[in-house]
Formats: sequence, C-alpha cells, structure tokens
Amino acid sequence: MLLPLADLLLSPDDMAAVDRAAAASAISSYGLMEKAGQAVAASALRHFPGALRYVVLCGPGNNGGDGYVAARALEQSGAEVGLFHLGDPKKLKGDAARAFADCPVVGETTAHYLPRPGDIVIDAIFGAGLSRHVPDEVAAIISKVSQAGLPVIAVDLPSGLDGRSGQVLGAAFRAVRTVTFMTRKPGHLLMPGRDLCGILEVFDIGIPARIVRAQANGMTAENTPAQWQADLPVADTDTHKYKRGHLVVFSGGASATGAARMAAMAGLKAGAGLVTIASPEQALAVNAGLLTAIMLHAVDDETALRAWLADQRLSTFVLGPGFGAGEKARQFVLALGQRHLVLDADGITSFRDDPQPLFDAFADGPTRLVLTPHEGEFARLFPDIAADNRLGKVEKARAAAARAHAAIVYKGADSVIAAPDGRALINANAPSWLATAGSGDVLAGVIGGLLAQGTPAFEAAAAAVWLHGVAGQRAGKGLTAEDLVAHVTPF
Ligand SMILES: NC(=O)C1=CN([C@@H]2O[C@H](COP(=O)(O)OP(=O)(O)OC[C@H]3O[C@@H](n4cnc5c(N)ncnc54)[C@H](O)[C@@H]3O)[C@@H](O)[C@H]2O)[C@@H](O)CC1
Ligand SMILES: [K+]
Repeated sequence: MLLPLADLLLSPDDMAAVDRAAAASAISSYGLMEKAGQAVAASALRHFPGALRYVVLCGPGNNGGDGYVAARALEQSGAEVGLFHLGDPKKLKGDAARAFADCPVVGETTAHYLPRPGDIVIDAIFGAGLSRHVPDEVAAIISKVSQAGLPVIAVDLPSGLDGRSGQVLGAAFRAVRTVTFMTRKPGHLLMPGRDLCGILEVFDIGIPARIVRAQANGMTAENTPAQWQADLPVADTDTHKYKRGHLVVFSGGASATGAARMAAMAGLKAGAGLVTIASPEQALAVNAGLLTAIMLHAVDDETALRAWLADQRLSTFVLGPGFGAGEKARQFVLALGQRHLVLDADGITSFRDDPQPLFDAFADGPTRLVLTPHEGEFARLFPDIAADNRLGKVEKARAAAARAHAAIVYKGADSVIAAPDGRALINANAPSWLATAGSGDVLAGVIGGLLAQGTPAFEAAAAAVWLHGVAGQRAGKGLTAEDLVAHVTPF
C-alpha cells in the first residue's frame, strides 16, 4: 500500500539520499536551501512578530546554510538580526558557502553571543548531519540560551538531537518550534526528541513526491489509521458471533484476576464475537461473581488446556495480565500450537532465560505472535538488542520482531510497533495519563480482540495501540483502567 507522504518518516540518511537524488534530477540544491531558509524566516516572523532581535546561530554544514538564508530574509524584512557562526565561515563548502556569501549580515563567532531579553534564537547549528556528540563549545551555547530562557526555533532538528533515534547526543536545544522540510524524521516523534522539538512545522520545499518516496524505504511511518484501516474487520449484517472470533484470556489465581477481566472486556469491546476467561478452579468463583458478557472455563493445567484446545473455534489467546511468571506460563504458551497469541507482562518475563522455544513455536506461516514489552520486559527477552547503543528504538523493535517472528509493541510514550518484515510505526497519540495501572492489560485485550476477528498481527497491534490512545484521550485525565475499557470502541 502507498503510505501517505505526510506519515512517512525518513531517517537522516534517507533524507541525504533524497537531497542527492533531487540534485541528480537537475533540481537546484541551492534553490532548496533558499526555500528552506525562507520558510524558517517566515515562521519566525509569523510566530514571534514582537522579537527585538532574531539571533541566527549557524553551523558548519547545510543546516548552517539554511540559517544564512534565513538571516538574509529576516534582514530584508527590516528586522534586527544577529548572526553568529560556529567556526570559520570561510571554510564552508558548496551551497552553505554560497548562502554565506549571499548573506548581507555581518556575523561573529558564537563564543561572542551574549543573550539579551527579547532575542529569538534560530538554531541552525546542526541538523540531519549531526554524527557524534556535540562539541563542548556547542554544549556551552545550548546552556547559555537555556539559562536565559529564550525561545528557540530549530531548523530541521534541535541541534544535539539525533534525527534517527530521538536521543540527545551530549546536549540539545529545547525548541518551542521546529521547522523541518518535506517529511519528518523518526527523531521528531521518538522521545525525548518529540519534547525537544516543540511544535513541528513541515514545509514542502518542492522536492517531487516521487523522489521522496523512491528514497524512503517506505518502512517507517507514524502510526495512523491509513496504515491499517483497510485490514480491520468489516461489520457485515449476516455476521454471527463465531465468525467474529473467539478470544481466550488466561486469568491468574484468586488474588490476581482483575487484569484478565480488564483484558477480556477490552477484547469484547474491540469487537471479538466471544470472549472466554480461562481460569484456575480456585479463581472461578471470584471471576464468575464479576463477569456477565464474558464466559468462563476452568483450566488448571496443561492437560486440561490441551483437551480444551480440541475446540478449533478458540482462535486467539492473551496470556500475561495477572498470570504470574513461571513454568506454568511457558507450558501454556507452548501448548497453543497454531493459535494466535498476545503475550504480555508476566507472560514475557516467563521466557526471560530461554526465549528461543517461544520464537520457534510461532516461526512458521503468517505472524501469529504479538509481544507487548515495556522497556524492562524488552531487555529481559532481547538483552543484546536492548544493550546495543548503536540502535534507536525503531531499530531495536525491528530487530526483535525479526528474531521473534512476532509483531512487537515496544511500549512507552512513543510506542513502536514493528513487524518481522521490517515495517515499523511510531505511535504519537497517547496522552501522558494513559500510563496507569492496568492500561497495558487493556491494550493486550484490544490487540487480542482484533486478532480474533482476523486482522493480521502487525495491523492488529498498530490499530490497537492507536485505539488505546484514542480511548485515553476520551477518558481524560485521572482515568483508571476501567474508564479506559469503557472508552474502547472499534474504529
Ligand atoms: N533535506 C533536504 O532536502 C534539505 C536539507 N537542507 C538542510 O541540510 C541539512 C543537512 O545538512 P548537512 O548534511 O550538511 O548536515 P549539518 O549541517 O546538520 O551538519 C553537518 C556538518 O556538521 C559537522 N558535524 C557533524 N556532527 C558534528 C559534531 N558532533 N561536532 C562538530 N561537527 C559536526 C559535519 O562534519 C558537517 O560539516 C538539513 O538538516 C537541512 O537543514 C536544506 O538546505 C535544504 C534541503
Ligand atoms: K538545527
């Protein structure tokens, strides 16, 4: 499927390839820089019309080049402009050298910048080309500007932010606005990058969409309905409940049943035709007392589970919420055969020392396993991937998905959903108050509910994360997991 251009996320390397391809197709690269710098100046004038001075900080590459164009445009608008270079501007090359030569403002070295009240700082020090920790000199300017409390407009990316991973390389500006070009980068959505960018503006500087698409690998995007809407179950009028799938949620013991009930209710609300809680005998009474629309079945051990599994209509399972980590969880998971499974929380932890049998059990055919680890659980299942500092959250989730033959929901404020084939989506609709006890149980249930209705694993996981975010927005601040369940609605 052709993803909307606005949803695509290009890594800095992809974007550099776009630049080269644009230049190779006779598009003027200086023309692009001109439009980029003009867009920055326009944004500064529009959003900060009362600035006493626009201070443009220019670095040694094309990000600095955009800054020189912006300084010229601001000067030509009649505004007061201060220009400061990092290093010797005579050493600039290519388009940046030309932008410097075309800039009428006389600048001085960044070390001489003294913040004044009323300054608006335009950060054009580093953008997509930042390749290592910022030098001390830049860290010092960042801290000077932040201590003065001045508003910062970042060109492309706040300097110090890694556009691929969203991580800070040494130190980074905290911008009130970031003006970027053509498409966003993963670092604009991943944390802490998303917070450091402030309000993001994406300007079309005129690179044809076909060039952007050809260079983007098409594999990384924001999680939006366009990615999975077509794969969601369609409610046709002659549907009966068995056609809409039978979801089973495993319950913990008598003192730990709430999580499973939350997941089961969420699965039902996401549209599963039937939902059963598989409960230990000792917890049947407490579960029965608190359930209405959800069925109950006693399952105490692996033998009972295997006998029950003769019913082929039991298509999808959720194991983890409240279940307790240990050998019983492992046995149950490995008994499921060709079924679909959402493995969450304790279920994930149960495989911490020996995950390979889990990965092997779900290796064949279309993806049947969805894993929903938060950061700690991710490190238990994929310790080497978690510890690899060269990888950002997207690359980590992608590597884990390929290894586990599973759709991965790597949870957080910036949940990443990844598929074994390399597709990855970054979710950005979750309100901060969604991080509450039981929230993960609801998410696991929604994924299960969609899987049970035949939505493919990656799409079910991505849609569920998005629906979960919407439910959180609707439930509002101070929500409990029960409120969240009440606000889950199918798309
Ligand atoms: N993507 C596009 O289509 C366009 C991009 N443009 C701009 O071009 C920028 C990318 O330009 P560049 O690739 O030149 O990259 P940058 O300008 O971000 O930085 C590269 C320069 O910084 C140096 N550098 C990198 N990390 C450093 C560190 N930690 N300490 C000291 N020096 C360091 C490099 O050696 C190089 O000289 C974008 O961010 C954007 O602002 C625009 O000019 C117009 C078009
Ligand atoms: K910048």
